[in-house]
Amino acid sequence: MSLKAIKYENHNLEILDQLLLPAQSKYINIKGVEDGWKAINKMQVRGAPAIAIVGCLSLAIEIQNDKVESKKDLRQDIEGKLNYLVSSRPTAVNMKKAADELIALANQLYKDETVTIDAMKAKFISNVEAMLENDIADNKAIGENGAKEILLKMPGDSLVRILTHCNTGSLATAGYGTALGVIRSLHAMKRLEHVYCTETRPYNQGARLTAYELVHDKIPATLIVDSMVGALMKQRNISAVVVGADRVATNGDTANKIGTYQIAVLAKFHGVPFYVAAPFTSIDKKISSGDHIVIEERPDREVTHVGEHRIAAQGISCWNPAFDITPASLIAGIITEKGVFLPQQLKEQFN
Ligand SMILES: CSC[C@@H](O)[C@@H](O)C(=O)COP(=O)(O)O
Repeated sequence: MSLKAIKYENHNLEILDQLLLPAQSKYINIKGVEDGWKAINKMQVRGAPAIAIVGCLSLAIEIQNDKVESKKDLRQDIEGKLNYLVSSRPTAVNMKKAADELIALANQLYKDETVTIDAMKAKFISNVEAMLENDIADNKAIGENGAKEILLKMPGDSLVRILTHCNTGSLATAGYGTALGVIRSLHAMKRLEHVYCTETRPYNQGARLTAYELVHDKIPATLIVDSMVGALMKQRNISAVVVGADRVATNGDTANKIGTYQIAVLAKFHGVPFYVAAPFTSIDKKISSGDHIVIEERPDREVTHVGEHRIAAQGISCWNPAFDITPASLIAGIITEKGVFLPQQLKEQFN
């Protein structure tokens, strides 16, 4: 059985609290936008697609129970709350894109006089609910496209060794995952020899979440700390690196978990192809390069502590950017649900 980070049934939303994993599997109930905002901001749910889905579902729940009496108030409510949800974490584009699309939908339903307030609510909610299924379908296509691309470059039936960073699996999406989806597909095709996952300091998404998913799915895997990537590439003949994305600019520059950039530099040095796996919902067609991406900075405590345990000397100051930008020139391909693109081919997808 695959892991489910988001459970949504009969207008009831529960998320697996990722702050407690892997020690505890506990679901928490999200009753509305305020709960959604807090869960995203505290990183009880994280990963670009999952952030958008949980944010939008938290609003769908609120609208289901909302007593607003006019379409005008409903439209205003939707816009205000979506913009509030976007402010929960700034780097991943998925929530912002979903908000823009849903605001446009609300405007259109508001203007259409044949649509009643109940029909407006129902249409809005069903659009949000579709995000869950669409995301899983997209991830499966990404998995297949990515596996084929990587295998194209391998001789005969040889097996591959993949390195990944952060968590891009079922816990970061509606299910299956993006970069971890590619790994799942390679494993299903019996072409994966081994996967290496980084610990992903400071929040340890790799050690806590990716390792948990890999063990759960019985995929052959080894955990390394972030500073071992150079040694790994030198000694263990890595076939490809596959990571996810929080925002991809139209020139292919990619924001992803802090540490991604240094892995891409090392991959270039060692001649290992470096891939970004991401759905089109993670591509920001409004920005031409990574220079326009806002990088979230998180509290010092994530650096000074592991869980409740302080590891850093008292009094030291910290810098804790949650993401970095990998320049397009270091990326061999962007694996999407629509195919694999060279970074320079992305722009034409939006013409
Ligand atoms: C499919 S998840 C893609 C990205 O969101 C992922 O690689 C990542 O960087 C997650 O960062 P996080 O800070 O855990 O939300």
